[in-house]
Amino acid sequence: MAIAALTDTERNDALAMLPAWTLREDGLAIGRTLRFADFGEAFAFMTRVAIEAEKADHHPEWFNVYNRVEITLTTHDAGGLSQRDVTLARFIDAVARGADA
Ligand SMILES: C[C@H](O)[C@H](O)[C@H]1CNC2=NC(N)=NC(=O)C2=N1
Repeated sequence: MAIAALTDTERNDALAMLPAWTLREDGLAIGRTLRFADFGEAFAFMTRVAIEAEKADHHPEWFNVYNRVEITLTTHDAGGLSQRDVTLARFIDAVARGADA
């Protein structure tokens, strides 16, 4: 399904609302690393995000080791960042609440 990539202005405005996220050097993805109390907390978080990702048909790239979850958001169908990444990032921020690594 085709979806438009954000313009530079849209991307910068979105990032201003997502201070926990880092723009990847190529500008095509954003990332955030989270650290939880233990694996159970990390996996509970991942489960909540997975359910939301399925609902939205928009899925994170992520890597988990024990209590750490590294997340990359990009839209393959847009070849870069789209509004779907911004929406998922905001959901993740709400679920993660201060679990920054
Ligand atoms: C067929 C299916 O709708 C697409 O492949 C969806 C699934 N999840 C997706 N997730 C992400 N991150 N980017 C996409 O472009 C994407 N496309």
